[in-house]
Amino acid sequence: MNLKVDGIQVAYGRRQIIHDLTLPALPAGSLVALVGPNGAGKSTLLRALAGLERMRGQLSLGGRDLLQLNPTERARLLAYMPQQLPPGIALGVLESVLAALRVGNEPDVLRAAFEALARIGIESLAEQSLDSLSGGQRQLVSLAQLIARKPQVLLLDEPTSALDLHYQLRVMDSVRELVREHQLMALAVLHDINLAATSADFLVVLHNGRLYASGAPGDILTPRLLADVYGVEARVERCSRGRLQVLVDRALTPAERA
Ligand SMILES: Nc1ncnc2c1ncn2[C@@H]1O[C@H](COP(=O)(O)OP(=O)(O)OP(=O)(O)O)[C@@H](O)[C@H]1O
Repeated sequence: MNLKVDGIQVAYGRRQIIHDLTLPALPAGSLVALVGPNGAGKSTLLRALAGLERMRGQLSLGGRDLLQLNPTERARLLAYMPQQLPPGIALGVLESVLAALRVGNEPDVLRAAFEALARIGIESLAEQSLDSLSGGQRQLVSLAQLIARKPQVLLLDEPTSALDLHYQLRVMDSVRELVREHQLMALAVLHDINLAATSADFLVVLHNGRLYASGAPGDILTPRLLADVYGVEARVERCSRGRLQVLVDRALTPAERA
């Protein structure tokens, strides 16, 4: 089931943020990293796809026009994880994942909630209260809530921003496994270009609200792209295990960027 994003435009008032954006069809079973500098429009795009910002253009999943669906139907197919969990929720971790499944305590629902916690390695937190968790732990719970629902498309806004090195990799591995196993799709905003390069099947690079490049990380990541998009002098190399590695040497001066 391909996700098609065609001619998308999003504006805040009169200010156009996403300019006529068309992406190549994003296939089921893939993890796509949405990358680009601050202010490029990544969160705006994700929120628009989730139905949280008004947009123009076409959006379809497996040939089904998503813009014709009501918000509940759309949210069942496309689930969105914001950058931060709303603060101060006095709910247990397992309860919160169950609540995300929007049903009671039946055994299979309980199993789905536990499986989601176990998939990202936080089943030991199940009995804790959400408001007793650290920022990173709350981010993990937020992801477990989404994983438990197994929507066709997971829209993840910086899902690893509060995580330590172990969980950054674990989360991205878990999401990749999940989308492959169930033929779902994940579109994740990531700032860490190395994490994006090693974990994603495809990169979508946004710059000034426009598509700069898209494709497999090994095909599109070049020093030229990193200079143009991020304003850094960098090398793209492969480590001894064959993994792509971006090595940033320095920030370009304003004159060099002009
Ligand atoms: N609610 C809003 N109202 C008006 N302008 C907004 C709003 N949200 C974002 N913007 C503007 O839209 C542009 C794109 O912001 P967005 O948050 O989508 O970028 P981003 O690529 O996700 O950036 P970052 O990496 O810094 O999170 C920015 O110039 C921002 O100021």
